[in-house]
Amino acid sequence: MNEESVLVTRSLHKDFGAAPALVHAVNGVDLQVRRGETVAVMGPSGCGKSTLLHLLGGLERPSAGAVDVAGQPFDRMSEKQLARARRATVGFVFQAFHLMDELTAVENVELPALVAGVAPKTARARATALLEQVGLAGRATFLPAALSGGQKQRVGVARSLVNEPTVVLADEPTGNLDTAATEDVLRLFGRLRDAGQTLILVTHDQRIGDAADRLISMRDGVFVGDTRPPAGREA
Ligand SMILES: Nc1ncnc2c1ncn2[C@@H]1O[C@H](COP(=O)(O)OP(=O)(O)OP(=O)(O)O)[C@@H](O)[C@H]1O
Repeated sequence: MNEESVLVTRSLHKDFGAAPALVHAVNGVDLQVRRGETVAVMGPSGCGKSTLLHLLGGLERPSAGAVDVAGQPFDRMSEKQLARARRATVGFVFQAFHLMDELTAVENVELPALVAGVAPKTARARATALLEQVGLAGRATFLPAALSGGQKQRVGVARSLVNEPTVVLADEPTGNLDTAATEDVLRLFGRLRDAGQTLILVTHDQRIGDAADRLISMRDGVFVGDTRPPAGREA
């Protein structure tokens, strides 16, 4: 593994189904992501973006090939080891937020820390600080139903950070948001990037692609482009 790389895949494959309906959703992906890089992954519907993200985050197992995150071999771990490694190294942001409806904003943010065994007081302090960072200090005790879409996503981003992950993986993070809320969330990702957070963003939003350090284009399960846009920060 390259010393600077915090995420590496080798010849990664994921198949679904069986012949004659076999789908090669991810069909041989070699990727190295450096610490602090913001990577956007774009491509047409069904090209394998979400599947790739799930493989990178250990939510799905590859059919073949390797995934290393922070030096941890996700593809070779037991379920128990993988769950622990995932909690410690990866934060997820979802298009549909995936917040727990019956928990307040701060309870949603602290939950992954509690699951990871962090003491309740510490977890609450971290969650409170993160809500402040995403501009929602005044909404800590609100239930998701009382938050706007953009606010929900900012809670989702705060939650993704609570275990200080090596990498944040976001699947269409602005896909459910209106223009103003999209701007808010884009600004938030910009701040995370400036703070040195490694980010991988699957998106249809060209603005996210343009703002990334690196833009990967996917088609039919493979990378067909991997560029650093001129506007992107030099790594
Ligand atoms: N659980 C599954 N079972 C069977 N086929 C699947 C499964 N998940 C994904 N696929 C197939 O794998 C391919 C890639 O799907 P994936 O969701 O990764 O694409 P995507 O690029 O994220 O699409 P979109 O932009 O529409 O979200 C598609 O052909 C899809 O139908």
